[in-house]
Amino acid sequence: MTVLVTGGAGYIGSHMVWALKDAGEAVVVVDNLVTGFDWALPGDVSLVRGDIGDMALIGRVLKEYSVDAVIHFAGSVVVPESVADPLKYYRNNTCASRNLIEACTAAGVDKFIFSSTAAVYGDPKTVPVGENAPLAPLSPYGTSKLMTELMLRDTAAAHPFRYTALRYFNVAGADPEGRTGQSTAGATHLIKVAGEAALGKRDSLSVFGTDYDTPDGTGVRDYIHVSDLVAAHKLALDRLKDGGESLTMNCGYGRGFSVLEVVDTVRRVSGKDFKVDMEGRRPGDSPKVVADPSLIRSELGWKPNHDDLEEIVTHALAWEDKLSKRNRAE
Ligand SMILES: NC(=O)c1ccc[n+]([C@@H]2O[C@H](COP(=O)([O-])OP(=O)(O)OC[C@H]3O[C@@H](n4cnc5c(N)ncnc54)[C@H](O)[C@@H]3O)[C@@H](O)[C@H]2O)c1
Ligand SMILES: O=c1ccn([C@@H]2O[C@H](COP(=O)(O)OP(=O)(O)O[C@H]3O[C@H](CO)[C@@H](O)[C@H](O)[C@H]3O)[C@@H](O)[C@H]2O)c(=O)[nH]1
Repeated sequence: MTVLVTGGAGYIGSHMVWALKDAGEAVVVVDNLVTGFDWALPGDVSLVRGDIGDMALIGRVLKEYSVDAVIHFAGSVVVPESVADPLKYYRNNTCASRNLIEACTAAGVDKFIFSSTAAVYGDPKTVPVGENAPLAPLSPYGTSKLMTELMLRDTAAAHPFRYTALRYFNVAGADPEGRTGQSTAGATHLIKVAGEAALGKRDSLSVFGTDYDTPDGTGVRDYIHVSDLVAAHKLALDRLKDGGESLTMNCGYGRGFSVLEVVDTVRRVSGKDFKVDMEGRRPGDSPKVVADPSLIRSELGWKPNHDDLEEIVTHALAWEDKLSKRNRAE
């Protein structure tokens, strides 16, 4: 029995593939390599290059590889881009996921894990935010993911199909063994951008918004190490295999850092100063989002091993350095 990882050549997906291989699971990846890289995968993993919205292709892959469960990472991920180009997000996140889910029900694949997001909460009234908080995304990205959550809910009610939706908070860091990391070209994620600035790959970093109602006026996020996130998926997969019912859970640590705290940490860990420009707010951004992780801890017994901003930044910088050497060698 094989696990299909969609978007497995991307940042988070490639960490998942390495972790599944470490656990001895058979894996097949479907990725169109729009933002992912085939070299991020272990050499012995099958990569099918194609689109998750292509039902005929997915149907063939599910059958050919005897797929038993799907972990669905493929999608478009940049909040401000979704504000500028909403239909791209409804096509690539909502419509493509719809087709993938239908291909699964048609093939009788009944276990599905979905990459949802804290962006479904928008600007939560209470922080830390629990799963029952009102869902009010501030961006088409968040809405595109919420719509997929709703499709999963309705599909599970109508078909023999069980899912786990994990609402990730801000994923950062890299594989502690240095096998993969965030390699996204033109990335917009704060820790990635700050790492690039520290290594001189960009001239400066912009701080988007300094007048939020937060301790230092900049946006606050719950940064979670990618290895802890991937471990939660493995627990969720095992739970579904044991017959667990459908669940939607936050995946974050329960504490937040401001943009300026992240910038200070990157400067301290790297020992490098870089230019920081104070700018206006970025469209679609929430002031403060921090997880209440009680449910995932009790349901999955999830215990983070890397809840330390310095460690997250250390691993992100180590990968950034490796990436520079790789790009120079090419
Ligand atoms: N990075 C975060 O902080 C974060 C937070 C919450 C949720 N997520 C979700 O996690 C998932 C993975 O994000 P990531 O940061 O690894 O992004 P990423 O861009 O590195 O990975 C996405 C992967 O999906 C592939 N892909 C995109 N559209 C596809 C399609 N239609 N068919 C086949 N392959 C396709 C890309 O080539 C890439 O390899 C996304 O669904 C994202 O919304 C990420
Ligand atoms: O160059 C930058 C980049 C970001 N920020 C700020 O840093 C914070 C975090 O931004 P970013 O790293 O871009 O992440 P988010 O916009 O919070 O979104 C991420 O986290 C979400 C979950 O919370 C995921 O769903 C998204 O896919 C992922 O991009 C926000 O306050 C941004 O305004 C800056 O000030 N300067």
